[in-house]
Amino acid sequence: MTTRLLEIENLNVRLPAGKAARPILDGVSLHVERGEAVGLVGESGSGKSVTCRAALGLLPEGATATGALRLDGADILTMSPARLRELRRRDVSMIFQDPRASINPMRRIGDFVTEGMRAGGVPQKDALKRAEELLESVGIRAPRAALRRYPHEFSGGMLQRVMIAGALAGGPRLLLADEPTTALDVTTQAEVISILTRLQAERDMGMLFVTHDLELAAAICDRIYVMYAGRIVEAQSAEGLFSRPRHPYTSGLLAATPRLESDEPPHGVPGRPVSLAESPAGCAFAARCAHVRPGCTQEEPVQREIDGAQVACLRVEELIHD
Ligand SMILES: Nc1ncnc2c1ncn2[C@@H]1O[C@H](COP(=O)(O)OP(=O)(O)OP(=O)(O)O)[C@@H](O)[C@H]1O
Repeated sequence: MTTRLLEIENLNVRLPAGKAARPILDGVSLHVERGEAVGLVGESGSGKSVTCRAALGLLPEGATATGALRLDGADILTMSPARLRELRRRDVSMIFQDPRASINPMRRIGDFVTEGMRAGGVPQKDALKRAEELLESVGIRAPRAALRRYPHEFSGGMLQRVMIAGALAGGPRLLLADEPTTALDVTTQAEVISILTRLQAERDMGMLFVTHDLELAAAICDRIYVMYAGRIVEAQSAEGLFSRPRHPYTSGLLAATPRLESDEPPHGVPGRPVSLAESPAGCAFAARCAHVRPGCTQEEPVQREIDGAQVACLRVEELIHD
């Protein structure tokens, strides 16, 4: 049996302490194979970041988790702190939305990119040489001089390239990208996406790409998971999801995406997203769903397979024939 690169199985996360006690994730299962780009899509607060960070062994403060989170078969939730540090240095890397918030402004770029390599025992000279190559691979001009520069000397887009170089330094097998282009302007966004997808393919890395933009996810990912209120509501191939969305929430997200070729304004998903803690009995999406029936507010939908898609909607079979 071959083991999966990343496998999350029935992950439940809750904040147990005092007034803040509440569930955040409920039964999240997903996987990423070697060399595969997988999207995790949903509105704000649906639990995308918490899921993604859990794959690095990072949970919100005080949170407890049940279920399993395995990288190449090794369970991240029960790993020793030393093994977890090694995992973050070598096997799994993460890039975040705002590069300026996740880099120390007082340290030179070279120190940032070489940090993990030096911690892993690579001599300074070799680490700097490698850092120069990494900066070159993300399209930073004059990479040797760039090593001596400080973060404020770079634009947001260039700094995000530096973050990607830093994330690749340990030669990770899995890259976690949490809205890596949301803070950038459209042109820069496209450049950063093309660098990311090129390097992901060249290095045969698995990538979990978190975004609220379903169209972007469909353009760069092989498969997509859609999250709503701390649960996965639909999972299928990017192509299938885009042409045959099965869950009413996914259809709503697609309709919400502005289209260049259309003069019509996007409809959006009506109503406000709820968090898992606020979600009522039955289907968490029921209050916003155009296809809601009385049963939807009583019975919680479980995931079922429909034409190669996993869908958590009680009415999915009927809706296909509507
Ligand atoms: N460190 C934390 N402490 C307490 N609650 C948290 C923490 N991080 C996330 N949460 C809660 O968990 C839920 C899911 O948050 P998460 O950040 O994963 O959503 P998201 O889908 O990534 O949204 P966004 O697109 O806004 O980042 C939210 O209700 C949020 O308030």
